[in-house]
Amino acid sequence: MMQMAADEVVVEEYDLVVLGSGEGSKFVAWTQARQGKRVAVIEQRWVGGSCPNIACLPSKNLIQSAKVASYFSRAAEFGIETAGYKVKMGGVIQRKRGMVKGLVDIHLRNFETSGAELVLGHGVFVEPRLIEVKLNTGGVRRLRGTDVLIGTGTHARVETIPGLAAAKPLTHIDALELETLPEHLIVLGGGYIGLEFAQALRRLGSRVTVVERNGSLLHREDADVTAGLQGLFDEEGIEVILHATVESVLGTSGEGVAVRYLQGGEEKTLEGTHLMVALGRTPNTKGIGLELAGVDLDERGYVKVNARLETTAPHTWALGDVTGNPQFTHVAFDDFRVVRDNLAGGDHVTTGRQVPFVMFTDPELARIGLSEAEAKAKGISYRLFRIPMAAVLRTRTLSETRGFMKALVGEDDRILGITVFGVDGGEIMSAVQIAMLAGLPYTTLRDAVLAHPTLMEGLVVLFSSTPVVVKPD
Ligand SMILES: Cc1cc2nc3c(=O)[nH]c(=O)nc-3n(C[C@H](O)[C@H](O)[C@H](O)COP(=O)(O)OP(=O)(O)OC[C@H]3O[C@@H](n4cnc5c(N)ncnc54)[C@H](O)[C@@H]3O)c2cc1C
Ligand SMILES: NC(=O)c1ccc[n+]([C@@H]2O[C@H](COP(=O)([O-])OP(=O)(O)OC[C@H]3O[C@@H](n4cnc5c(N)ncnc54)[C@H](O)[C@@H]3O)[C@@H](O)[C@H]2O)c1
Repeated sequence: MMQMAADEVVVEEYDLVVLGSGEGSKFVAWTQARQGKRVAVIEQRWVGGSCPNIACLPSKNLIQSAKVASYFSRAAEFGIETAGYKVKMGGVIQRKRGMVKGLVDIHLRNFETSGAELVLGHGVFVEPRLIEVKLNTGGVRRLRGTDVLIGTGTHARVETIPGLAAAKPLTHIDALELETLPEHLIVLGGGYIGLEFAQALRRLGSRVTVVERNGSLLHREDADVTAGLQGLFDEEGIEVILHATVESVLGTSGEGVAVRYLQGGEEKTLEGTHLMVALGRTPNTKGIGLELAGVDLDERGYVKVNARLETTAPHTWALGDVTGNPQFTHVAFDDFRVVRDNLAGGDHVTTGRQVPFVMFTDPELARIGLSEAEAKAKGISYRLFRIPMAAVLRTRTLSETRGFMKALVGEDDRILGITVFGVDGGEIMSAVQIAMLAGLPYTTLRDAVLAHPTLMEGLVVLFSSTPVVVKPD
C-alpha cells in the first residue's frame, strides 16, 4: 500500500478535537456531540481514561477483595469458622478485569450513541489546534478543531534515584495486574496510592514495607490523623520506614531488590522481592507538541490554565490532572462543567470550589473543608467537635470501631470542615458536605432525628459533644 508523508495527509475539520478520553474530556465530548457538534476524541490506550481502567475503580475493586480477605482472617471474631481459606490472585484480578471490561463497554456505547468519534492512537500537536494522530492500527490522521481540549492526565513519577528505573518498579498499573502475590513488597511513597495499595496487598497476604521521606504517612494531614494511620498500619503488620532518603536501588522488581536509604544520618538497606513506586505524578505534557500549539506550561510542567480552563493558546482548553489542579476524578468532572459552560459562551470558573477527598484505606480517611492545621495557618478560630468512632453505636454492631471524626465550626455556627477516619468515612463526610453546601449551621445536624443505628446518626453524637474552643495564637 502506498504510504503518504505525514504533511500530505488531508486535514479533517472538527468543531472540537479532544486529546485524551479521561474524566472531564469524555463528558465534554459526549455533550458537544449530542448537541450536533462534530467531535473527535483521540485516545492512545485507556478508553475512558485512567479512572475506570487503571486508577480509582480497579484499585477500589482490589481493595474490596482485600476487605473480604480481612473478614476471613477475622472470621472467628464473628463466630464463623473458615479454616484453610486461600487468596487466589488469579480470581482477584479476574473480578477486576471483568469490572473494567464492563466499564469500557459503557464508554464505547456512550461514544456510539453520542456520535463523538473515538480515534485510537497517539496524538501530537503539529500546529495550533491541529493534532496528528499515529493510529494504533497503523497510519496517520490529522484533525483540526475549531476548539481543542487537552486532557492527557499524568503518569507515575519515577524519580532519578540511581538504580530505580533499572529496577523496573511496579506502578499502580502493574500492581493491579499481579497474578501472584509479592512475597515482600516495598512501596516507595506514603501518599494515597502507596497507602491504599500497601494495605490491600498486605491483607491479600504479602509482607509490605512502606518507605516515606517525610516524618509521617500522609504528612500534610493533622497529627491525630497521621497518628491514626500509623496505628492502623502497625496493627495490620505493615512496616513503615519514615524520614528515609532513598539513595539507590539494586536489583529488579520481581526478582529481588535492595533499597539503600539514609535515616537519621545512618545508612541502611532494606531487601524485598518487589518494588512499587507511589511517589506522585508526572504530567503527560512532554513530546506532544504543546510548544507548537502555543500552550505554555507552568514551572512543574503542567499546562498553564486560567480559572476558565483556557490555556495560553486561543480556543485551546485543558482540564483534569494535566492542569495541576487537585488530582481527583470529581475535580476533573467539575472541570467538564466549566469547559462545557464556557464553550457555550458562559463564564464558569474553577475558583472557590471546595474539594473533598476520600482515601480508601480501611477505615477510610475523608475530609472536606479545613483541617486544624489549615485553620491555624489562616488564623481562624474554631470550635472543635471530636468523638471516637466507637461512640457511634453502629460501629459496634459492625466491629469496626477504629478511628474518630472531628469537625471545625466557626463563630457563626457554620461547619468549616470535617475529617472522618472511620468506617464508611467517605459517606459520612459527604453528608456533612451537603449540609455545608446548604449553608446549614451545625445545630441542624445536631438536632436532626437521624435513624438509629446508622453511621450518619454519629453526626448527632458528634455535634452534641462538648467542643474545645481554639483561638489563633
Ligand atoms: C491508583 C490511582 C487511584 C486513584 N484513585 C482515585 C480515587 O479513588 N478517587 C479520585 O477521585 N481520584 C483517584 N485517582 C485520581 C484520578 O484517577 C485522576 O484524578 C483522574 O483519572 C484524572 O482524569 P484525567 O482525565 O485528567 O486524566 P486521565 O484519566 O489520566 O486521562 C488521560 C487520558 O489521556 C490519554 N492520553 C495521554 N496522552 C495522550 C496522547 N498524546 N494521545 C492520546 N491519548 C493520550 C491517556 O491514555 C488517558 O487515557 C487515582 C489515581 C490513581 C493513579
Ligand atoms: N482515593 C483517592 O482519591 C486517590 C487514590 C490514589 C491516588 N489519588 C490521586 O493520585 C495522586 C498521586 O498519588 P501518589 O500517592 O502517587 O502521590 P502523593 O503525592 O499522594 O504521595 C506521594 C508520597 O511519596 C512521598 N515521596 C516522594 N518522593 C519520595 C522519595 N524519594 N522517597 C520516599 N518518599 C517519597 C511523598 O512525601 C508523599 O508522601 C494523589 O495525590 C491523589 O490526588 C487519589
